[in-house]
Amino acid sequence: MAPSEGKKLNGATTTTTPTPSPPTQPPKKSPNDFIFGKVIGEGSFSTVYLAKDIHTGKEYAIKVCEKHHIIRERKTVHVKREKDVLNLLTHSSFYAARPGSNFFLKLSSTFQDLERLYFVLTYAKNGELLPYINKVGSFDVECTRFYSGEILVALEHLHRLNIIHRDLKPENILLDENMHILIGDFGSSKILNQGPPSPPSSQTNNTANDTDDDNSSPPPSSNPMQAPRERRRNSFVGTAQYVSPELLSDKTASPASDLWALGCIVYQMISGLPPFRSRSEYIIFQKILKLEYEFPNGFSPLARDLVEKLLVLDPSQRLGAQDLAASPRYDSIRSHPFYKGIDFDTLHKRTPPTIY
Ligand SMILES: O=C(O)C[C@H](Cc1nc2cc(Cl)cc(Cl)c2[nH]1)c1ccc(Cl)cc1
Repeated sequence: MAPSEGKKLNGATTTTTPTPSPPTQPPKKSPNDFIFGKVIGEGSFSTVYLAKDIHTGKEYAIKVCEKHHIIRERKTVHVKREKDVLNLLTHSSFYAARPGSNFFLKLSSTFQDLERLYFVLTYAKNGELLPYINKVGSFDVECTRFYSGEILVALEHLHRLNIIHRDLKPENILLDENMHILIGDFGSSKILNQGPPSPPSSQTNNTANDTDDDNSSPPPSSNPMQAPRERRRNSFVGTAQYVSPELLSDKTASPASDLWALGCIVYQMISGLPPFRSRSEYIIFQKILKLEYEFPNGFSPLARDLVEKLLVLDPSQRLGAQDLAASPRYDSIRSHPFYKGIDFDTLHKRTPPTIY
């Protein structure tokens, strides 16, 4: 900064170099900095709008939470957790260059007004993965290998930062303008042993151990087909199909809980439906706890073998559960025959296969 000319009382001039101010945060934004457009998503206690920054013209997805609703539903812990996780994923220099860091929504800013909190997030132009799986009824094997491969690389990144998503499902896997994945909705996530690990070392197999979280009811769904607000408050609020058995039996969750969800998602990509289904959520829980599911005829045998090795009741016995203690990658999943020929570390640079 140029030294400033100062004027002494006696008329002599002096030059002083102002002490550099500490690095400051950019000024807090406000709703007036944006033009709010259409609603692009609704969660249990948030509404997501497409918005345009009036200064830059850039488009964002702004997640708006009503403060009184957060307080009444006792969700302040979840909201604070979501902000902390999004900040970790957006700013963490830890492994910033790693391929997996591309596969997450980024947090541009947060601000609040009298009634609401605002998360200014990446706008995922191609929406949720779910309609693509439903629309085609089932991905072909090539699409399943590509997209479940991107999810695996994303989970390697997330778990290396000691974060568990805990609500991974096709609704929370979004797609950017180039059809690469952007994982969002960290309101149900858990930061293990406080934040990203120190530089690479042999990591113990983390499990969530803080007690400030209510694990008993599975996480809120971001499913816009959700029941109207008044019923939401009383009924079970999560989408049950992807919840791991350990989360249901109220034991501690671990990164392997996200591997269970990956198994459910691979099954759904191939067959068009999740493995544990029922009109009743209670029945879904029973089926999960009893591992009661089956494969439709014609299910790819290699995909079946992978799913059978992920949908294991004991989290520690799931394929990959032991990998991150000794490696930054889920090597035993990467080396499964289903992924033969996939180069996981360049997926984010590849043109995704066309979903027909
Ligand atoms: O400006 C910041 O970053 C800090 C605030 C802190 C904060 N204010 C809150 C008010 C309520 Cl009612 C609930 C939560 Cl969790 C609250 N968290 C804040 C604002 C917006 C968002 Cl999205 C998150 C946190």
